[in-house]
Amino acid sequence: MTTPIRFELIKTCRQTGARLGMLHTPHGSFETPMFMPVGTLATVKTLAPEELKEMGAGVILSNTYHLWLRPGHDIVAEAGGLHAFMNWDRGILTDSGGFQVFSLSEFRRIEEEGVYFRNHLNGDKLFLSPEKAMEIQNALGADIIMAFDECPPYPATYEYMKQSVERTSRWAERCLKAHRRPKEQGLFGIVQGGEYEDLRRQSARDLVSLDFLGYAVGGLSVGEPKEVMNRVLEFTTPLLPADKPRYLMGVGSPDSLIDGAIRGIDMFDCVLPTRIGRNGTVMTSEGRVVIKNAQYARDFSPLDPNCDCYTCRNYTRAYIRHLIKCDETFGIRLTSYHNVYFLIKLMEQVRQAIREDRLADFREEFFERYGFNKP
Ligand SMILES: CNc1nc2cc3nc[nH]c(=O)c3cc2[nH]1
Ligand SMILES: [Zn+2]
Repeated sequence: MTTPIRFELIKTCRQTGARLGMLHTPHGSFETPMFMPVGTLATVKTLAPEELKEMGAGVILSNTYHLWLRPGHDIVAEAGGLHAFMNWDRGILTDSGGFQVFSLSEFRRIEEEGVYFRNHLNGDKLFLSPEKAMEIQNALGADIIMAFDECPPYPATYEYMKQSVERTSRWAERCLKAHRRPKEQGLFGIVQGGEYEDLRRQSARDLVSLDFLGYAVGGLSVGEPKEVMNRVLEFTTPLLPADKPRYLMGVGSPDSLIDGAIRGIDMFDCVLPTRIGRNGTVMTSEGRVVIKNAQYARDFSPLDPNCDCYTCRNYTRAYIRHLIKCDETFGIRLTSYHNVYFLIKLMEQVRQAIREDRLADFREEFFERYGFNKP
């Protein structure tokens, strides 16, 4: 059967084991490791598709739960699917909704058949299941869709995690059965198990036996310390097939992207760049800059002296600080543009370091300059 998603392993970094790959999708082929900007409601907030393209964005995310509520997956389907609806002709990945249910809705009840919860906008009773999550994602038409899973809170007891992993594996099988467009949309499984190595092994074994087109490491970036995330990755990614893409959900900050790539991750997504951009915080090659700080009032240098993005080539810290202080929309466009550009370019540097077998050296240099090594 023709598969809509194919991962091509190009080379492995001799210094770290990180992978350089190519992700082939129905909407183009994109190098990995890659950062995927998040466009929850079918827009990467404040940025136009042309701007995302000029930065080099390949795959962007949208959220099943949010689009189900607004405008409704039926309207997106009538528009011809997400690509047509949002005028984006490269790759799209949709999350399955489980995480949003757990992170947005207090009242929820998890049963074998699915999750009962409240609409976070109006309190209406809602129900999501593996079958419903597949129906919505098949209607939205993303190139990569995610199995419906439970992302347990951190920390969770071993007992809770074990029964959650077993139910997520049963739900994964139901997703495979309910998937109506396997030739056009690649379905990825999501490995759970928290920080428990034997449960991660059990989850990976269950999902790999179901032969998904790609595998996500879920249940992370939920408040656990970075050391826990790194340890979980160290014993989880080797359990996943080397010829399939590995996706670390909800990550992340520059250090986590580099450390995740070193541990064998190919795909990342995070709201960080646009979320912190909206409150005037930017990531630069010399660490974070909170542009509202008075020290930038007369600083006529660019946000990042080592960045060649549209924002850094044309505007100063003083001007952007002024816009953010005055709540001028153009201000958050400039900070969001730079932050997304920064992470996309960071992954370009990571890929180049893998080509040159020096990702550990690059990590050292980047951490030093960004200030991650400061005690
Ligand atoms: C921002 N952190 C974060 N975003 C996530 C999304 C997820 N979706 C499905 N399943 C997950 O386990 C999962 C974990 C996540 N962590
Ligand atoms: Zn810039």
